[in-house]
Amino acid sequence: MCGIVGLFLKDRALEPHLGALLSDMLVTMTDRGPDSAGIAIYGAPDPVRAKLTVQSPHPGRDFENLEHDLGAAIGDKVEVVVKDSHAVIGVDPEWLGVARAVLASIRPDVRVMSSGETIEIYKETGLPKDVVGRFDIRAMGGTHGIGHTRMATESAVTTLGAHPFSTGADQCLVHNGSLSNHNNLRRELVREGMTFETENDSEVAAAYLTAEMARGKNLGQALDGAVKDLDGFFTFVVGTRSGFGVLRDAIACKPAVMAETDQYVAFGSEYRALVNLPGIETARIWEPEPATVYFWEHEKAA
Ligand SMILES: NC(=O)CC[C@H](N)C(=O)O
Repeated sequence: MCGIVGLFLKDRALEPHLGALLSDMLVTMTDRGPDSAGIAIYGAPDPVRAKLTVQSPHPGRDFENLEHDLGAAIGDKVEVVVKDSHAVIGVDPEWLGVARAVLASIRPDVRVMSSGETIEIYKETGLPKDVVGRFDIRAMGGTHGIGHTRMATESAVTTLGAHPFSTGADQCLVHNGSLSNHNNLRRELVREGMTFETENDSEVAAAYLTAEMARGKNLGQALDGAVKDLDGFFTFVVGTRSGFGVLRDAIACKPAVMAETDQYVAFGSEYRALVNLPGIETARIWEPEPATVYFWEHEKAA
């Protein structure tokens, strides 16, 4: 099992409601995966701030004075907004890489959930209702977002093993299924310089797409490659700064349903995730075809 939801907004009037809509969709999928839950939200880009979303098992200790300590270490202003076990660190885009390296040395227990201009990822063990509540996801606005509730198959039930996985700036992937060639692929990607946080198969799929996009492919082209290079079962929903993609393997035994209106494109593992979306009664509803790439992009941010 595992439950996936995704929402890509076309109508800006819905943007303030993204977090609430996605939260409700994800909670509907709770019985598909009780182990952990997570949500990626793509917000409005801020031209002067990039952000790292980080997690700590000891948030009180690690986040206290973090703004001061990190700012002093990199010699530039940083902003830290703490949300329960996560914190969003705002930093000048030029200092993002340095801030990440410094963070690893001054707060070794802190883990990076995502980095980029627009993405924030919140994920923890536990049920969707508790995870969306802890991080106040319902109050968040944004342009698109992806959620996942996990029933673990390939790696431990931990915060880092929760989906979405993010292996590149403003990129994320969620997965329902299990890959059969992830160990070989991981070794190849490590040889190319990628690093991994977990033994999870889905993290390998995320890193594969990151590596393909680093070679110059767009998300749609990278997903085309995944059909050929990834073995096993998968329904993937993936996000980039401006894009939203869906891909199922050639057998497509993991469920998926999509809906599109003038206002949004929505994904659910099951139709019940979509029933409360505005205008769903008149939406175009379909089951994504096996081995077929579906891909949308916000022109304004392309
Ligand atoms: N049940 C699933 O679809 C699991 C997804 C993935 N293989 C994981 O272990 O996280």
